[in-house]
Amino acid sequence: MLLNWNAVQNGRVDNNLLLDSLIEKATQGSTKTVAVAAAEDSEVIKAVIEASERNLARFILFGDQEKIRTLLGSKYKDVKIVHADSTTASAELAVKAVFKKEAEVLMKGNLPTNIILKAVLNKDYGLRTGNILSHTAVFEIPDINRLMIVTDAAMNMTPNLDQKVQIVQNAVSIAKSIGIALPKVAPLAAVEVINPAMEATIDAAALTIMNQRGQISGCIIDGPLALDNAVSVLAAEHKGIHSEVAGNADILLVPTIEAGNVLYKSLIYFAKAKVGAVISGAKAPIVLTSRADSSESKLYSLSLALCCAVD
Ligand SMILES: CCCC(=O)SCCNC(=O)CCNC(=O)[C@H](O)C(C)(C)COP(=O)(O)OP(=O)(O)OC[C@H]1O[C@@H](n2cnc3c(N)ncnc32)[C@H](O)[C@@H]1OP(=O)(O)O
Repeated sequence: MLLNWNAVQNGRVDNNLLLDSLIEKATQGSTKTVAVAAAEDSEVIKAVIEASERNLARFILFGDQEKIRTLLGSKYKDVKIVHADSTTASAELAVKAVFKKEAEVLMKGNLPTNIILKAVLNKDYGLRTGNILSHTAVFEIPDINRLMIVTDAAMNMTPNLDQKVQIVQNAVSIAKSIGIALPKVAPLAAVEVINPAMEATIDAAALTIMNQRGQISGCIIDGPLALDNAVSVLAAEHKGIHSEVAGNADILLVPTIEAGNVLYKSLIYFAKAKVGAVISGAKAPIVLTSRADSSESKLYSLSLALCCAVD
């Protein structure tokens, strides 16, 4: 069952089908082409087939032609495949296809994240814009009545304050594109008070003031917050923290890639969350999930990227 997109008000619906609404929204724009790097993977091909059957997008699949053909089966012999001898070559070719505007979305298949990102950052044919590129993951978590966004779990390793500002701005645009009009942002740390020995707390406080003084707009930021008081009103009240964000955060800004990656995978493996994730800030959205993520997550990520791609 698909949720009516118009029923998603401010991203706060008590419904476990929220990521499904992204699929519906993605079908509403013009049909776009997706370049998939290293498509030779069963979960990637399942997502491609599901997306094709729902008329979500067209695909150009880069990688090992024989393996891709076998995974696709005879029913999908019209899908365009471009052979590449290695994962690095398939990343380069897929990025070049987006650079040349033969595709509007890039998708990571069965290859390490750093290989595709290095091609994306290539000075000659890459997809740089001059802004920071960052990873934004949208989670549907059982028993949580809203979508939760985590950034950056996959690209920026130890972002400085300036980079965190752009990571927040990228996540805020994604939040808006999925219907969260004024996202609440919690810069996470291990504590809720400023400790000069913990850089995450200083950056969080700076981001909060920058937001209050209009240097970062389109969202409400309050931090530092620890994870419990960012997402639980009870935990926030227990510690005497009162703010619009405490307990109600939509966007969790993590201090490092390790914190983000562990949170991302904990939500999936321990909390049985569903995820859709993209890299934004580039010339085109990039579908970027873990290679071990399910075809369902890849389909949600694809839908999220299609929602963000320019018509
Ligand atoms: C969550 C599910 C999926 C996963 O589990 S993913 C697994 C974890 N992720 C990863 O392993 C990837 C982590 N990141 C990286 O490996 C690297 O940062 C990355 C993205 C490959 C870049 O590496 P390098 O090419 O060595 O980077 P570098 O620092 O030497 O910079 C080269 C040029 O690129 C630029 N750059 C790097 N990161 C950027 C960014 N985020 N946005 C915009 N520009 C960026 C950098 O400024 C530099 O530019 P220039 O050449 O000086 O003009």
